[in-house]
Amino acid sequence: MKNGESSVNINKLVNAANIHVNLGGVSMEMNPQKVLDMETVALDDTNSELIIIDQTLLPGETKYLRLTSQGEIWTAIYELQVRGAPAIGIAAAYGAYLGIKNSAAADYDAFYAEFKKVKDYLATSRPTAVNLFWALDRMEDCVKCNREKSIADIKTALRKEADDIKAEDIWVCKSIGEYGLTLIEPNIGILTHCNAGQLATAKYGTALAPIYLGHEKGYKFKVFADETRPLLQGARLTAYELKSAGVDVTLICDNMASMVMKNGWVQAVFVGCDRVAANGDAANKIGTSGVAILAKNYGIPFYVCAPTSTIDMNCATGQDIHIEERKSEEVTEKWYATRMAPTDVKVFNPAFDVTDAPFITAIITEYGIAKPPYNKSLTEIFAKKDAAKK
Ligand SMILES: CSC[C@H]1O[C@H](OP(=O)(O)O)[C@H](O)[C@@H]1O
Repeated sequence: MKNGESSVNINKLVNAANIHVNLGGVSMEMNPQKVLDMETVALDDTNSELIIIDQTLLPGETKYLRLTSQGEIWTAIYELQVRGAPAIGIAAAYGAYLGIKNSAAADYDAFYAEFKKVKDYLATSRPTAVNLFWALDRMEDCVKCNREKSIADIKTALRKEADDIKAEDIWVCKSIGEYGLTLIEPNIGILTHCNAGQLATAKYGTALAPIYLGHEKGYKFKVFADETRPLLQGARLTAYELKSAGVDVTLICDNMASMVMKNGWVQAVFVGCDRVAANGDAANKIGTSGVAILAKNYGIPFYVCAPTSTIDMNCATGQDIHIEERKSEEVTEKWYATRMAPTDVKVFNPAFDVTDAPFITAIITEYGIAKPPYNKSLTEIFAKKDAAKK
């Protein structure tokens, strides 16, 4: 196999047109039908490479990266080459598998110790999205549950666990979409912030799932996508996803959200999340809490779309959520040929903020819709999940 060539069937990953696909030097012209048809994260056919779309280059270039080392996977998560709570969890699960699949450990204890090192390293990549830790814990549980098996069989079980995490995410997102549709009329105006779409998950997204499923039913939503400074996931990813799917999307600057709401163009807000506390406080991309306060002011329902894998019942309130702070260059010079701020200016660059529960109309999960008081309703959601798993 030549350098940069991979056994990955690129056509399986990308059903795209006019997209320059560069797979480690192997470039092809593809035809993008929809971003919805792309795979955000996939293990290649040889079980040795994690294939991701480098989301820092979208929408200008679709480049698939082949990640083999723990360092590459850690960096891909930290640099947001793969991002979005569910997608981060899936990438970490496959990363844990790839990190241990070549272990030469002679016994379980040595294997487990080696696994823990891989898990603990990947867990340092980003602090806020609970899916990273939830997925890694599931992989550790898989090792523990199979301790009586051979090392080879444990490795096989880990590969299957990562596949299951990815496959479940597809069902979870579709279920969130279906519940979300029960809350809205067709053909309404919807505002969203950041990207909680296909590119943040295995498929459909969370906040965009109701939009995609409604679009499939012929609904004519008018979506307003906040650009979402400083990393512009709304402009670069959400507007790109929805436009490629044929959804009516209008890109706005973050400071325009109040005006579109005041004009009566928005009847619902849907956002994703990275960690929801037991009382319903929800951490999501920076700027989300401001959108929620605006929505409350204009009497517009504000919905958080939350897989149960993103709800942390061990976190009592939003005060307990670790908010990631990122490098200042993302604010001062990330997207412009010339720096757009004085050198050495102080910068505060929190990646997320917490929307307090009173500003959240409902939390939409794959097991139903939680309404205030959230400590009670989220507990009921998990009871429903536990019952479904039996
Ligand atoms: C479906 S989770 C999407 C969630 O994750 C994003 O953060 P990041 O792009 O930094 O990983 C953002 O908060 C989205 O709402």
